[in-house]
Amino acid sequence: MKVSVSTSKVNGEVFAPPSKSYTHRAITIAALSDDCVIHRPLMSADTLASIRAAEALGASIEKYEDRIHVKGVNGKPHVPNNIIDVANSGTTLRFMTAVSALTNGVTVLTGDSSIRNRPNQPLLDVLNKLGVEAYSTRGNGCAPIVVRGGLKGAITTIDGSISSQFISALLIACPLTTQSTTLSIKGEMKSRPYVDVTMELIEQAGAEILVEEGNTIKFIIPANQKYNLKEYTVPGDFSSASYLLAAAAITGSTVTVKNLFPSKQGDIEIIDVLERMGAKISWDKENGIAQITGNGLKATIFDAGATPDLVPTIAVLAACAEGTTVIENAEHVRYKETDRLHAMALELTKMGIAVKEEPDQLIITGGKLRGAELHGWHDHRIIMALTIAGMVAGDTVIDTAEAVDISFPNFFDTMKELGAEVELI
Ligand SMILES: O=C(O)C1=C[C@@H](OP(=O)(O)O)[C@@H](O)[C@H](O)C1
Ligand SMILES: C=C(OP(=O)(O)O)C(=O)O
Repeated sequence: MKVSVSTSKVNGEVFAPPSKSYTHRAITIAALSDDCVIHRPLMSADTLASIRAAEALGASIEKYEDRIHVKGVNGKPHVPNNIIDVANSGTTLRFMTAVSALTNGVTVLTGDSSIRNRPNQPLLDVLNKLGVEAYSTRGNGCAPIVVRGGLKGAITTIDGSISSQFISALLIACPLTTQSTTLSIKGEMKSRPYVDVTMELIEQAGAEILVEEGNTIKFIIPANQKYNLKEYTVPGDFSSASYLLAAAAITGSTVTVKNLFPSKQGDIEIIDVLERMGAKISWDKENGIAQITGNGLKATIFDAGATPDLVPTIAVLAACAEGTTVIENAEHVRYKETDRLHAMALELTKMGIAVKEEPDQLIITGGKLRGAELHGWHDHRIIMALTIAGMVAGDTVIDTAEAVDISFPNFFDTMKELGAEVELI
């Protein structure tokens, strides 16, 4: 499916969709608990992959309009009857690889062609040190992955520079083993806020993990714990909201986004970045309402270490800003659904913008965006970011537009509701 975008402005009030990251964690931890109701979960292609995987590992899940009811396995996941297909969801692959290490049999996990090219070796290496036999069938660290359960605790180390999801996955599984675990992080820990989100849900479910900060971050995970998540309400998603707010910022419009309460999501940083770049933005934290008016943007320096998912949004803001923006510390952004540094560099170049791609940076000089035929790379964040760029450029067509289902299924309807001229063709 393609989306055609014409020059347009946005105006009005919309709700941010529920958080994808919180929803994945709520599903996974509820599946390891006894009985839990999750209110306002995100129902998207990626979170449905987590629901299917949780069911394959023994949970039973009933879906209602605004909630799901999870009857979990009480710490003892079952050996699946079939392979687990995580489709496009990296979070599901990493989390369920660790959860399947708690079974007493063999699990095979795989997914679509993007998932089968994303790295997992650091997670597999640690699982092997924790008594599990875990390997990639092709020996390249990518799915298909085979896991023979038997997770035990130990003192071990993991590289933090590729994906925080390896760490989150281990933090979720290790409290349920019979020996304690100490996990030290080697190198810079990228995407740290996502680990804080994981810790928040683990604590809400009644388990305990101690963190030692310092030159080396250490997680100390006591053994023989239980999860008991009973009820959980998913907050709004700041990564998804970033496209709505940025659309107003680059088109000189005013938009109000509701359901944006404070939480541990790193992508809350979008509020500060927009302000720094010159947008007029206010955030009423108590009522969860952000309001923005676009006002001419200026370049900035953006460190993507903690917030990789904001990179496509910031790249478009940079393309519309006066001056040269540097997006730095962003190598891990190459290991997503697609290599997002390369994808954004190529597509913005097609729109007439000067972009320099470095191994861990994008250097973008703002200019006049022109309409073009763009590739969406089957990547929800690339498509949403290019859609808002198209609203400035006009005459823009983006392919693989159906991929917005991954995290924001009603993205185009929401944009239309705000007055954006977008048509699916
Ligand atoms: O744990 C999570 O929910 C996520 C962690 C981040 O990935 P990395 O830790 O691989 O950077 C982020 O990019 C992804 O969209 C969601
Ligand atoms: C990278 C993402 O998700 P995942 O790693 O779960 O595929 C994302 O949503 O941008």
